[in-house]
Amino acid sequence: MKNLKIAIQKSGRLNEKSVQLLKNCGLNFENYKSSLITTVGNFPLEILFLRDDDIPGYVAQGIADLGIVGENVIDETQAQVEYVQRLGFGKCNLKLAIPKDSDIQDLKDLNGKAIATSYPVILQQFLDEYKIKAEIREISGSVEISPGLGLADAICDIVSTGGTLKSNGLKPFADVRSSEAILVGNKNLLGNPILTELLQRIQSVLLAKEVKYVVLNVEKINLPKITELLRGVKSPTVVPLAEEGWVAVHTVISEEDFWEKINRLKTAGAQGIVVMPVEKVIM
Ligand SMILES: Nc1ncnc2c1ncn2[C@@H]1O[C@H](COP(=O)(O)OP(=O)(O)OP(=O)(O)O)[C@@H](O)[C@H]1O
Ligand SMILES: O=P(O)(O)OC[C@H]1O[C@H](OP(=O)(O)OP(=O)(O)O)[C@H](O)[C@@H]1O
Ligand SMILES: [Mg+2]
Repeated sequence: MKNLKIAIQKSGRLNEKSVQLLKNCGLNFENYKSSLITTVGNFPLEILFLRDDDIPGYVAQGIADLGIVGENVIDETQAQVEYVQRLGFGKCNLKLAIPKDSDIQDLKDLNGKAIATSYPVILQQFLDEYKIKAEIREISGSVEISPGLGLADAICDIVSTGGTLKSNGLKPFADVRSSEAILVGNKNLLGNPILTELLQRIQSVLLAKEVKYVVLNVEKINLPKITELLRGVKSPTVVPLAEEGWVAVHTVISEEDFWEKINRLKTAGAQGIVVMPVEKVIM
């Protein structure tokens, strides 16, 4: 069967996590900065390293079969690609921001103003939705600098910690959209057995991030309280300890309510609790 091609970002915010995800899926490949294409040694896959802006188009045209890219870029390029899997990294928000001392108070105050952005398509859709007539000034980067230079009254750009806004004298003003990295695919690819195998591996890696492996010791008389707290987990493993009347319980706890669960287990008599990361969960 023909190798699949996956396009990932060459350098930038999504590069490292995309490479790590593929490596965690057990794929062996060289990752030299200078090579823009690499073949996976132990899986029928080639990896293309591209500018993120080009990834949705490559996938839509079938030049690449799959891609890892932010939702903001998918929307901006309006490429016709299928969402295969949300990946949980590259989380950020596209926001409107204004200078700290701006007199803009309401969305309608943007009428007649100039807004700098690298996302003119998404911004225009947003302005249309709120019936705002503003001038969009497209720039390809360092957008946060533009109000200070007198180029724009507001900006529309990606915000994560808010540090870049702050250090450029700006404040967030309105949310335009949230985004995370997505595995996208060409629409003719669905059902492809190589994709099915890759997706199973990706999901097992993503699922593993949501849980911790926990081993605890408990006196046998307290075991029913512990197993009651672990209801929902498929029957925890219980192993006798060398010390008479004690057992070790092995289980998996979700990251979401981890501390709450641990504290309740302690109250119920759990001791010597050991927590380990999980590499993969295969359902
Ligand atoms: N501060 C951030 N925190 C989290 N995710 C971010 C952040 N900034 C950007 N992203 C996400 O990562 C993607 C890539 O961001 P990056 O800044 O590397 O893009 P770029 O400069 O356009 O890169 P390229 O050189 O590939 O065109 C963005 O499209 C967005 O989805
Ligand atoms: O809210 P913050 O945590 O400060 O992050 C936001 C910044 O991150 C991104 O740029 P990046 O640092 O990736 O550089 P780039 O402009 O070269 O893409 C984005 O374009 C913002 O400028
Ligand atoms: Mg880009």
